[in-house]
Amino acid sequence: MEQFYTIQGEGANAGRAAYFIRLGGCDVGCHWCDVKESWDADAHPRLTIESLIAEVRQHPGRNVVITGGEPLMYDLGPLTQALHAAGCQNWIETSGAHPLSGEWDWICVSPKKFKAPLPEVLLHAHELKVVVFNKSDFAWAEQHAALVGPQCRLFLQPEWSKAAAVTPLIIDYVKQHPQWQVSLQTHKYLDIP
Ligand SMILES: C[S@@+](CC[C@H](N)C(=O)[O-])C[C@H]1O[C@@H](n2cnc3c(N)ncnc32)[C@H](O)[C@@H]1O
Ligand SMILES: Nc1nc2[nH]cc(C(=O)O)c2c(=O)[nH]1
Ligand code: SF4
Ligand SMILES: [Mg+2]
Repeated sequence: MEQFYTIQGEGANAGRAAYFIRLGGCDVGCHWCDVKESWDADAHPRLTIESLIAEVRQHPGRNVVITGGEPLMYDLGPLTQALHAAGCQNWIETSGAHPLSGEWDWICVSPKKFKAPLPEVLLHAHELKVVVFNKSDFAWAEQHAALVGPQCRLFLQPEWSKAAAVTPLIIDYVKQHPQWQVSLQTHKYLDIP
């Protein structure tokens, strides 16, 4: 759908320069999704892997975030192999609702009630990032924290339109349950892509 060089705004790698590749197509259907224009894959141009790598090479950073849409709707083997061959670190943002494919250095799983993540993807997660839209999402977060590996880092991120109401709840929750961390969508506060 689009590609851009920016700062990773969220989660464990927030603040680090990264080249984002946003793949079109998603069948999860979160009503609060902040990139609904990504859902229809046919609405976006097709690019070759070679042209994407050439664009990555235009920038000094070698961290690449594959996001979407839901990137695991596709076999990400060929793209991630080519990125590794070009010296990149491959990071993914996924709901985990489709089988894992590709070679990854960092896997962020953000589980969704609208199409639950596969247990196999949760087991491979380096980071679990749960969007909090209302109070019931804390129980949903704990349910999935029980399904990740012991090294997986745990983040609670306010849903953007509800941030004023839910951020104080997240702060209280993290103070009481310090295995969790706060994740903010810092790129939105910085007004960058
Ligand atoms: C747009 S999604 C694309 C990747 C994948 N489909 C997923 O949901 O993980 C990228 C990240 O943004 C988060 N996100 C989407 N809409 C959001 C919103 N309104 N507020 C906060 N986070 C949001 C998702 O949970 C996910 O962690
Ligand atoms: N700067 C920035 N950081 C991000 N982290 C995850 C994003 C996403 O939409 O996947 C995102 C995004 O869209 N922009
Ligand atoms: S899974 Fe990700 S891209 Fe798909 S609707 Fe939900 S937040 Fe948006
Ligand atoms: Mg985003």
